[in-house]
Amino acid sequence: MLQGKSVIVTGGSRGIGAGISRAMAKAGADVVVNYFNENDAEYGQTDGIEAVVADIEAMGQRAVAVEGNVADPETGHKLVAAAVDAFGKVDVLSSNAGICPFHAFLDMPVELMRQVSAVNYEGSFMVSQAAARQMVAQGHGGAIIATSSISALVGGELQSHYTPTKAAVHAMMQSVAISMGRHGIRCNSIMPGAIMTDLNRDVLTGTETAEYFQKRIPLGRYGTPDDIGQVAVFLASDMAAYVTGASILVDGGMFVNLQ
Ligand SMILES: NC(=O)C1=CN([C@@H]2O[C@H](COP(=O)(O)OP(=O)(O)OC[C@H]3O[C@@H](n4cnc5c(N)ncnc54)[C@H](OP(=O)(O)O)[C@@H]3O)[C@@H](O)[C@H]2O)C=CC1
Ligand SMILES: C[C@H](O)[C@@H]1OC(=O)[C@H](O)[C@@H]1O
Repeated sequence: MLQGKSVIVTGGSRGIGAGISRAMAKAGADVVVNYFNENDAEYGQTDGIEAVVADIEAMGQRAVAVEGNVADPETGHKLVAAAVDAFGKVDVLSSNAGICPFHAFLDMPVELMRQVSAVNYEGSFMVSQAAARQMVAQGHGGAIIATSSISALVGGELQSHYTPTKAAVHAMMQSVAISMGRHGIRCNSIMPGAIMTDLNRDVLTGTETAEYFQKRIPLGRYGTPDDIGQVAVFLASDMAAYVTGASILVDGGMFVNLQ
């Protein structure tokens, strides 16, 4: 579905981004995989930038690892330059990198709130802008897929700094879809539910939240990074040729299951 496509994935070294990177490669794309810290030792060999690159190359596709903090305005340009240098173009951006350091509202440090906004919203904005500029210059359209969240639609007691950034990413895709439509660039967001990754492994394992989530998910399981990767491939592909400004909940039915 993506044979010959050039894809950039931010936060592609672990979790959902690793799932998106692998799914894109499996669909035939070459991938620039962005990461921020050398975390391989911390997270083991199942994920981490080296494992993701190796898996992509084992599928017969090209992979380029690019370190960079998406909150740094230069990173978006670095990622685009790496894709153009290695693959000659940018066809797809998966703006996925994000953090969710759970914290109570009343004693939350301003610095933490600002860090989460800088990474999750501003970072997504700047990388999307850099990729869109390249796509417009290329003149043959493209696709931008932002990883928003079920948390764009609902709250979390320890996420007053986080949920607004997920809503912002969703709203940004709606607006960018309007201005980029004339260039044939489609912009959509994915809203994952509870996906077992490093970001929330502690929350989703052996806690009251874990028990509650398990009861609330009609499909009876947490999502996997590949569950998100498959939807990202769809939105990147010509199967979604008439889909822009949209968002897709990928949550096992969690959002609608109030009672
Ligand atoms: N897990 C879940 O249940 C859900 C997650 N999401 C969203 O999915 C996205 C990915 O989350 P998830 O896979 O769970 O998280 P993980 O913590 O498992 O992975 C985060 C990834 O983002 C990278 N990253 C973190 N900060 C930065 C930064 N400043 N610049 C560049 N890359 C960075 C990490 O790189 P490195 O390995 O180098 O640290 C890593 O590759 C986020 O946007 C999150 O909000 C949405 C809904 C549900
Ligand atoms: C971090 C959360 O557990 C995860 O990420 C989100 O965006 C949702 O809040 C999920 O539950």
